[in-house]
Amino acid sequence: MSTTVTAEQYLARSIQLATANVLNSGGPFGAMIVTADGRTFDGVNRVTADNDPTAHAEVTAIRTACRELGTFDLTGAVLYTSCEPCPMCLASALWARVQRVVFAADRHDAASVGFDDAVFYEYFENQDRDSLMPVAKLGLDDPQAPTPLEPFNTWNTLESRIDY
Ligand SMILES: Nc1nc2[nH]cnc2c(=O)[nH]1
Repeated sequence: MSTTVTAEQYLARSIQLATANVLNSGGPFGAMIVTADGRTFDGVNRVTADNDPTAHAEVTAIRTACRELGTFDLTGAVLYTSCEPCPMCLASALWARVQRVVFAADRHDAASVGFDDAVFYEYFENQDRDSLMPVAKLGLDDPQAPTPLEPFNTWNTLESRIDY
């Protein structure tokens, strides 16, 4: 007889992963990818442990799922996470074509222990974002310089390209 694992149980496991990770030199975040056919892949935050600012729990879970499944496309999968995904993790889930995201604590809970998740959300909502990190489009005046469209044109004419 097969037993159905509920969303709440996946979320509870993500929280347990997060707590255990703190006791294993990681940040207080845990996540799981659950595929449409019920395969599960855990992820925990390893930012300081691995000197990798992108090693958030959600990204780690997405990377593990993609690597083990041999795909860059997680269509139909659900991302469960102990805390609301930051903008980077949300974008990673979008790129992975995750179907749905379910979280427990939120960005304000993360802020209460010093994490910048809420600040980075504001960055994308704020018209005056330059004070935190300026982002600029720069034209290349040198006539010898390659045109910025060159890579796209090359990509567009490549018959063997894999769209994603
Ligand atoms: N959701 C989430 N927020 C974070 N803020 C800093 N690290 C993390 C993480 O791994 N996950």
